Amino acid sequence: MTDTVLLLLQETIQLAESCKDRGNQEYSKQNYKEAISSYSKGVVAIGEYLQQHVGGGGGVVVDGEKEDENMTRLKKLASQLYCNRAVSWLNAPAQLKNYQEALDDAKKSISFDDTFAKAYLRMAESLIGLDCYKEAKDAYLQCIRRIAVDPNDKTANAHNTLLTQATNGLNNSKMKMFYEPILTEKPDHYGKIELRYTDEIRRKSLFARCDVKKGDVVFTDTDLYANIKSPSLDINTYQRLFCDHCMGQLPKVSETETAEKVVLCKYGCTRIMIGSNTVDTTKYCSEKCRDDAWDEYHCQECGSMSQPQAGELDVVSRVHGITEYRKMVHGVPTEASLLLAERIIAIISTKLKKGHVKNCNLALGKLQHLRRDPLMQIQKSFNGNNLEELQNQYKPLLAFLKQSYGIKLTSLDTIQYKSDNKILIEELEKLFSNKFYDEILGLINYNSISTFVYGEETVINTGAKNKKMQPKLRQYCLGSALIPIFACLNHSCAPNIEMGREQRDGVTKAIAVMIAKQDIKKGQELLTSYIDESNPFKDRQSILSSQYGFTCNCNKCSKRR
Ligand SMILES: C[S@@+](CC[C@H](N)C(=O)[O-])C[C@H]1O[C@@H](n2cnc3c(N)ncnc32)[C@H](O)[C@@H]1O
Repeated sequence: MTDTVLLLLQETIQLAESCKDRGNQEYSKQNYKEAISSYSKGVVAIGEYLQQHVGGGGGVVVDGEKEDENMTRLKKLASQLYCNRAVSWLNAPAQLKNYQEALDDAKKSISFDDTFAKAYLRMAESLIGLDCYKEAKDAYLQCIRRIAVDPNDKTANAHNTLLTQATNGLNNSKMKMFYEPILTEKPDHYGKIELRYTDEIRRKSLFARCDVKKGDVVFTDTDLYANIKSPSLDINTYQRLFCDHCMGQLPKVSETETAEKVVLCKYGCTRIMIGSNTVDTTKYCSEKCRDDAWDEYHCQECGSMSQPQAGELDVVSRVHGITEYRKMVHGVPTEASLLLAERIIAIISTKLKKGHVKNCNLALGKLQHLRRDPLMQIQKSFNGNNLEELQNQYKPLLAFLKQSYGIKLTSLDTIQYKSDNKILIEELEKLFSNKFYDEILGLINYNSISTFVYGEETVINTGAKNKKMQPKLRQYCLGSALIPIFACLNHSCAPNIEMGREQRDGVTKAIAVMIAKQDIKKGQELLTSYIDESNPFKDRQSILSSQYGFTCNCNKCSKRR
């Protein structure tokens, strides 16, 4: 390299440095257009130098060491300039934002320095913007790998910030890979919402994809994993029957055509609720509900003693773990969330048995990504049962379920498997473990909704001697349900969306219709209230922390109102 070329190289470095500094200043003032223009000047200067003296084969080496040092600096600078321009495209306001330009810049940045972790972060963020979630996931992973092996000269703080951003981004891309197909499949239901992973405390949350006016429907969620306490529990009070599958209302008991409108289990089974002494026929609102229920879980729950028919699932048919358990074990749970846990176990075991899925996790379907932290480990009491009691209740259920899979049982603790399918055995082991059950309880605790109906209750007013019995409206818990997208909503004590009243005050069909309580801007987080938000600050904090495991920092709570 001649002295002139070396001088030119050093001048180029100086120019590029000053373009970078100026760009950074403009960027920090959110003047993205100016920042982009400044970074562009820098990359143009470097490009021209390389074109003339390296790409064109120009330089003659006079001082190898100096050239290496300067060239390394030049390449690093080029990488930083492209990376900074990428983040400017990403953060610019809508009219300037350009994910494709950002992606191209991030790739160029990497081509100059493939150890630069931040460039992979920008590449991943651009890919998220372009809806390429799988590619984004790979880029986040590359970024994390680079942070780990090559922390460069970053301060511990900068290093940690980058790691947090990349980890959150990785979770975001994984989550989007799962949820985006669900949301885009039903634009009439979910067209106004998007899901994003925020941070490790709030995790995922729903956001508005467009402006929404007060009173408008924000989204509708129809999928349901539910179990009702008993189809006709307290029938005299409700004057209603409910479909055992979709929780929809069946005709009033007094209506003459009731019998024709109610579809019974094909095998005429009964649901046994030992706790409340109820023995009741399983009822559905339609043949579709009956058949769907059978395919998904009822083949495992059905208590009918009739002979199996052609085409029925082998083994599972007529050895109904849950029913056997209900009949034989004293003190089975009747609490709504434990019944829902039973149903989910039945759904998973049916899918595994039929070979529809490879493992328990996949069998959870749309519930897979919901918060599933173990419950018994962190909460000493769960709905009035202590941990030991609950585990003792679960043990026999597992034993009966194992039996229904042809797993030979010598005692409650010693088991022998008959099946040759190793993977199935492993998954059944997992499914029938206390740990998995605990996670299902967590899933229900953190994400389910109780469905209520109003019914008349006769109460005696003891206040005055001559007062007679007076009927009073009371709210009854019909059962528990998991509604997958609805369960992604985070809480605020000053919520901006709420469930449509017709679903809350009387179940017509188990479907969540979420309505805007106020005008909502595109990009705003959608928040509902998990509790009665009119409660005093301290009571709200206490319920949220003991039941949902978080401290609310919403606007209302931060003012301790
Ligand atoms: C129904 S889930 C909501 C979706 C949840 N963010 C997720 O990623 O699965 C309820 C859980 O979300 C979290 N959460 C909801 N609202 C929150 C808030 N305002 N602050 C912190 N965490 C919250 C808590 O962990 C809570 O148990």
